[in-house]
Parts: sequence; structure tokens; C-alpha cells
Amino acid sequence: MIKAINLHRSYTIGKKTIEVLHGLELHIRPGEKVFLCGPSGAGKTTLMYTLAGLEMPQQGTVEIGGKSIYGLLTKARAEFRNRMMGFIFQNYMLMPELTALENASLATAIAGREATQEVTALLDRVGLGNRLDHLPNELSGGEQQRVSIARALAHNPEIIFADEPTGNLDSRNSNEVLDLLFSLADERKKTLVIVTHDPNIAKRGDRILTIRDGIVCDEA
Ligand SMILES: Nc1ncnc2c1ncn2[C@@H]1O[C@H](COP(=O)(O)OP(=O)(O)OP(=O)(O)O)[C@@H](O)[C@H]1O
Repeated sequence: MIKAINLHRSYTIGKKTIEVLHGLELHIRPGEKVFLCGPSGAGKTTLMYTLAGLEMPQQGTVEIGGKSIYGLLTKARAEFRNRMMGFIFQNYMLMPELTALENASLATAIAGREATQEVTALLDRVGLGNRLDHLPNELSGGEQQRVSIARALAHNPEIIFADEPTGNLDSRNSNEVLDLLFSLADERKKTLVIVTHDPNIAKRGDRILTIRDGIVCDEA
């Protein structure tokens, strides 16, 4: 489903260049739940963004379902990403002026589809059937993250990328959010790629890929 081939990515600030990805290769199969781990600054987020077509590598490419995403023009790549991928972020990234229902409907709205019934059912499934009209600041952290899980899944993408999805949550909410994410991914046969620095959370996946020195240095 996701193949990274010889990925190189560095950042130059002033005279200093940081090599973040250094010929990184990986292969994630359809329906797998894979955690990207590694120390702070190892390049986990950079890798996730590169796999998602958001951060162009200086060398190498990413294939999604056999298609080289960096071979696509920017607009076609964005369309491909909107259709194939959903995203969950540590700080939720909900639009503050939109209700839970409107936030969770964003990806379907971008695709030009009205899907109120499906999105309402999804919000109900994540336990927020009675919070549809709440704004993000009227929801707890765990509830906001559940809205973003619904948003990530509503347009029925193949892959969900999550960057430290439980980073702002206490352990009870972390477990609830991961339970939901995993059961929805199983039911709907989604591929999950989750960035975390927490080895306890990573144990729950099918595989852990540890990133260090710009490559996958360990696979468990
Ligand atoms: N836009 C950027 N410009 C310059 N340097 C960057 C940029 N983005 C990331 N970096 C650097 O690249 C390295 C990898 O960053 P990245 O955020 O991918 O690491 P990470 O493993 O996700 O870290 P953490 O666990 O702390 O979030 C870091 O040293 C960071 O400072």
C-alpha cells in the first residue's frame, strides 16, 4: 500500500544542513497498523508528511497503491491525497468556528459531497451523537480528538495518518481514542500509520518501525 524508496530529505538553515531522511526505505501493507517510533528529532513527522505527499523528498519517491505520488503534479497529488488519506494531529486541528458535525464533514465537503447522515452516524459511533452542534472549545480534548477521528474517516480514505494522536490526552482518554481508532480501522479495513514516541502505545500495532539516523533502523 505504501512504499518509500530511497527517501532523502534535509533542511538547510543558514550554513547548517540537517540530514533527516537518509535513503530511508519502508513497505506498509494494506490494512496494517504501523507505528513510526524514534527519539525526538529523529524525523518521524518529516517521514509521515513525506509519505503523505506533503513534504517533497530531495531524492527518492513514495508509491501509494503502486502510484508514484511525487510523479504527480501538485494539484493531482492534492486530489489524490484528499481521496486516499485522512489525518489526525496531536492538537486536533479543528476549525474553531465550525461545529463538531461541520468539522467532521470537512473532507466530504471538499470532495463536493453532502454526507450529513453518514457523518452523523460516524460521530454517533465515536460517542458524540449528543455533541453535534458543539464548537471545539465546548468539547473536551478527548472529544475533540474523536471529532478528528470522524473527520479522518468520513470520506472513506484508504490510509489514516496520525501524528502523536494521544499526545495531549491523559491515559484513560488515550486508550479510548486508540481503541476507537483501531476498531474503526479494523471494521473499515484501513491502513493506519501512527507517529509516537511512546513505546507503550506502539506495542498495540502490527509493527513498529524505529527511525534513527535517517533510516528505519529497527523493525519489531
Ligand atoms: N521545516 C523545517 N525546517 C528546518 N528544520 C526542520 C524542519 N522540520 C523539521 N526540521 C528538523 O528536522 C528534524 C526532524 O524533525 P521531525 O519533526 O521530523 O522529528 P520527530 O522525530 O517528529 O521529532 P519529535 O518526536 O520531537 O516531534 C529536527 O531536527 C527538526 O529540527
